[in-house]
Amino acid sequence: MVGAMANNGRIRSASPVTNGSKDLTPNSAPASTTGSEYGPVEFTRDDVETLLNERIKYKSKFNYKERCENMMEYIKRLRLCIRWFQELELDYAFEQEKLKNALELNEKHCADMEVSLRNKEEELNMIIEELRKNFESVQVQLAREQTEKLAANDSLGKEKETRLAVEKAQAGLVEELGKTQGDLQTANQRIQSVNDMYKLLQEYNSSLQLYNSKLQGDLDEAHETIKRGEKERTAIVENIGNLKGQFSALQDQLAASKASQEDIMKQKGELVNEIASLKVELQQAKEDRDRHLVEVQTLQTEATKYNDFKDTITELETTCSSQSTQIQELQDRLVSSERRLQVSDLTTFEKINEFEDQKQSIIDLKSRVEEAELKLVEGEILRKKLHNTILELKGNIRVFCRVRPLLPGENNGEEGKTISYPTSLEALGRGIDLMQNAQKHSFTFDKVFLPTASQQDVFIEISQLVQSALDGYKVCIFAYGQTGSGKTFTMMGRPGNPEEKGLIPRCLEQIFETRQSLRSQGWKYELQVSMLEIYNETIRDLLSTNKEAVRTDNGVSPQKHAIKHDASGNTHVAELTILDVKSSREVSFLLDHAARNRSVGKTQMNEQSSRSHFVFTLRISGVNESTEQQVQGVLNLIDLAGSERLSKSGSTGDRLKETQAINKSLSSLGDVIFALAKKEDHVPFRNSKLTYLLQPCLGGDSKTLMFVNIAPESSSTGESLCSLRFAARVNACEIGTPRRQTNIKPLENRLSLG
Ligand SMILES: Nc1ncnc2c1ncn2[C@@H]1O[C@H](COP(=O)(O)OP(=O)(O)OP(=O)(O)O)[C@@H](O)[C@H]1O
Repeated sequence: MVGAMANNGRIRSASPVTNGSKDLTPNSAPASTTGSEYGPVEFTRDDVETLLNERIKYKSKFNYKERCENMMEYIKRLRLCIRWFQELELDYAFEQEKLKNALELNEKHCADMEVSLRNKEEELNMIIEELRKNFESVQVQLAREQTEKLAANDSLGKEKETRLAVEKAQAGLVEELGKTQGDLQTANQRIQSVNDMYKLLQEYNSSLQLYNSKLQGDLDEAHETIKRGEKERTAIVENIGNLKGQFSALQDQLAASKASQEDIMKQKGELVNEIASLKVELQQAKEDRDRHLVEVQTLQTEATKYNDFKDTITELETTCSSQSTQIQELQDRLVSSERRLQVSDLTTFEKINEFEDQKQSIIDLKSRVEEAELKLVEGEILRKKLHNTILELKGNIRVFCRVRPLLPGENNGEEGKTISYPTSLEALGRGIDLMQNAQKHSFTFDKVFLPTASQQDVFIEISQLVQSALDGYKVCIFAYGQTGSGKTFTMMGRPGNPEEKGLIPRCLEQIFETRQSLRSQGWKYELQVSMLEIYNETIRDLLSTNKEAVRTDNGVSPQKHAIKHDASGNTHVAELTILDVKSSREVSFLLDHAARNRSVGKTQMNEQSSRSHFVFTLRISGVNESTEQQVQGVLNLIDLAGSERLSKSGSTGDRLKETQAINKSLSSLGDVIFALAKKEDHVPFRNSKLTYLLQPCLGGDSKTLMFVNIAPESSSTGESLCSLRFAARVNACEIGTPRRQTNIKPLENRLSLG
């Protein structure tokens, strides 16, 4: 309200009446009057301010009546003002309502307007868009038309040039025509002159003819005269001569006339010819003229037409030029496409050729692979044959000697001459010389390994035998030698050092590798392992999980592992654990297990002396699915107990008993070998568990290799000599022909040593 007042300066009632603020002062207004009595009043801001700030002054402070009246008057005025305010407020509310309605209406109108404006805007936008598009298309068209115009201008220019050229040509033709017309006139003149000449000649000819006819007449007259003269001759003898002279003169004159007539005739012929040729020329010139005239007319007609159809021609030329451009482009594209096609044809052709070549080479390669496979199979068969022949030629029992290096604290005698190796050609790598009491003992074996030989060097030499086991042979490799000479090192190696792996782990690695590689040739192998020891003439199962069964207090297994040989030469050991193996790692694990179960003891010669014969047996059963071949091989790897003499071993008690048992079985081994070599009727296989167990291997059915291990120190010379002598006797033996076992038998029935 105050804002409204402030804005308006004055506050108005709905129906303004008189007055000013002065009328409303308490003094000017009657005491009993009310607002309604005063009628509608109008207040200004100042009035209201004055009314509100009014301080009533009293004559007497205690004239309450007066005070009361004044107060009443003041209150009345205040009421009046308040009512006015209320009315004004009502007015304002009404006005406000009206304004609100108007505002709403306006807002609605505005919203409608806004909507319609938006619609209009959209429409306009669309129109603008369309116009833009139109503008763009017009621009494009304009550009196109400008291009066309340019092209038309170009073509017009060209046309002008052409026209100029044509006009030039026309001018040239007109000139030529003028020339021709000049020529024609000249020709006409010449014709005229020739005609005149011809007339003259004709006249001359006619005159000549006249003259000739006259001469003829003269001649006739002369003849008549002659006749008359002859008639008169007789009469006129004296005039005859004259007449004869006259006659001859007349004759000469006639001849000359005739000659001139001929010349004239000749000239006439020439002239006739010339006239004829001139006529032809004239005709030609006429024809040329006519032709040129026709050409000129045609050109003039064409020029007229050309002018008439210039626009059409322009258009047509434009189209034509664009089409020719398109044609040119198309031709270019066609040419390039053709080129590409040619290139691709060439490439395709080359590729086809290449493909054919490759196909052919694949076929060739396939046939070569097939041939190679066939050759491989044949080669494999041949290899086996040759290998076995070689082994047979070498003898069934072969002996390798291995001298171990000196161990710390050992010596090789004075000047190191206890053991030496001959360097002669025939003994190189095969001979060994042992000095004892200044006496040299020389031995030759299939191979002598020097102390420097590594485990791998040794294994390479026996790997062929391992292959034989896979080929279905019984193979037996054993290490013989005194205690501490390196038998266990050779067979088992030193644990924890891969470089020093012994023959047994290396053999197994080779077998597993070969098994894998032979798969491609259709071979499938099953492998079974057993490990036992012969301790004090008792067989002990080293793979048994029952510890009690392996080791008892007195070292004797409670189980009786009875040995049996069947008719096929297979050995069965009762109650022996035989395990299927799939990898060399599995076998290593089993070897460790067996090594822990072995009977070892301390001797004077070895801290960890093997007090038993260790027999590792691998049964190999192979089937070839493609050739349906079946093989059963056996690989026996034996670490014999030390062969030292009792005195040397320093054994007493149990050790003595062990040594005695060892020696007994080893001497039995010797006995068997020598009996076989001598082909004795009785071979004492049963004299020891070892020989009885190895009977099929020693009995000529298998391939046997003996390692004789030698300790190099001088103190072992005696033992070494014994070992070498034993080995030399074995090496001299021939104990039969190895036989390959290829018959098919179920694997579970072959739980034996071979
Ligand atoms: N070629 C060699 N190279 C290095 N050390 C060897 C070699 N041969 C044997 N030895 C070592 O000589 C020692 C005796 O070897 P090993 O135990 O193999 O003899 P052994 O013939 O098996 O004896 P025993 O019959 O008493 O069991 C071992 O310490 C072994 O490591």
